Amino acid sequence: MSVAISVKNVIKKYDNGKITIIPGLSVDIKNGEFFTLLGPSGCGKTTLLRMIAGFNSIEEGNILFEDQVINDIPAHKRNIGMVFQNYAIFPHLTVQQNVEYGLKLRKLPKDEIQKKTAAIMKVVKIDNYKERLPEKLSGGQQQRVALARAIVIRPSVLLMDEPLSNLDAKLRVDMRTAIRDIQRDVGITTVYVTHDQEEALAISDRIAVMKEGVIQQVGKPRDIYTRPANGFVSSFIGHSNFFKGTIQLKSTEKCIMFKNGYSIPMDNLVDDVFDGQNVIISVRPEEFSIAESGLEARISKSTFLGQYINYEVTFQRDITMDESLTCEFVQDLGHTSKFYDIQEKVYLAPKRDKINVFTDDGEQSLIKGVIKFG
Ligand SMILES: Nc1ncnc2c1ncn2[C@@H]1O[C@H](COP(=O)(O)OP(=O)(O)OP(=O)(O)O)[C@@H](O)[C@H]1O
Repeated sequence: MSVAISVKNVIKKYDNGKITIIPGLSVDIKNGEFFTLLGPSGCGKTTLLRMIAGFNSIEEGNILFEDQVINDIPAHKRNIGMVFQNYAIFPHLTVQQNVEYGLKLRKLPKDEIQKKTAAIMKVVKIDNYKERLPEKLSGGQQQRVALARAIVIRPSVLLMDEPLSNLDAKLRVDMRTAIRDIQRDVGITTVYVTHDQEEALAISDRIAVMKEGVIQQVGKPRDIYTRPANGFVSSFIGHSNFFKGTIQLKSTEKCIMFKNGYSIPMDNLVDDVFDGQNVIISVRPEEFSIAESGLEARISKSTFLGQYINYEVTFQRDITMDESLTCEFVQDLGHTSKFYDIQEKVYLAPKRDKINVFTDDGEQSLIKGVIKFG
């Protein structure tokens, strides 16, 4: 797949250069892909999106569309479509007039405007209320109008900034599926900003996880979830339980040892680990099994969720990174009918090929290769 947008070492500063928000960021976005910028509030997602759109200056570096540097091309000449969280549709124009607005600006022939508008209203499923004014539409319908208006001009890039955040939970889920389907139908390269990790996982071809203006990892949703590049990504995407561990190279079997003596054999010895090295072991809630031996824990809370039971447990002091010492595990009721009582003792064994091992330093980087991915 060819590259549609190339961001090369861009730097963004505010307040006359006093505050650096993006300290030098590079990423390639491929043609036709649904690419999401994901990260906590204030990490610079909107700032980067606005640089791509042409609403923010670029202090250093380049942004290219295909092979063309667009740094100095004004927003209205970049051939982009934009959708924001507050819809930004004209209140005094009907649905149809809103959608055809961009085509009229471009002075297309009347019959072409009609044809294109009708086609896109059908794709976005707003053709039934084309004569209505926005005030008579629900939030979801208004967002569909905004989407239709953005894509009817056939932009080469569609930029969306938290487009679903004003909708209620159920509508958000429906609309994200609709957006995904429409984007696939139309095939526009899309850059999507959200701080909602579930939305990002559900909707994206690839995700860039950002923290403090720096991309921590770029990858497919599944890869980011199963092999997060560092502790931040592991805790930001989904839930992770963090345990203290050490690398043991002197015993007969090279292993990663938990603080209670439970150990997981290593698949490979990699260059950058040493005997006695402290590490952080991360385990997803659904990646524990109840076993004869493992990490001793007591059930402290159980929440019945239909197909699953979510248990909170308290581990022995000092084996987890978390001060509160409680972790979660999920029991799939499709595979068991056993229920655990509050205060009951269990042994939890992490599924060995699903754990991730991170360095115990400020970076908390994934130590690659010690555990093979199952
Ligand atoms: N015009 C501006 N002048 C000064 N600082 C700004 C300006 N715009 C944004 N910032 C700061 O830059 C940082 C990044 O803001 P940005 O809106 O890009 O974050 P975000 O990741 O999109 O967050 P959110 O999810 O809350 O929208 C924030 O600390 C914000 O206060």
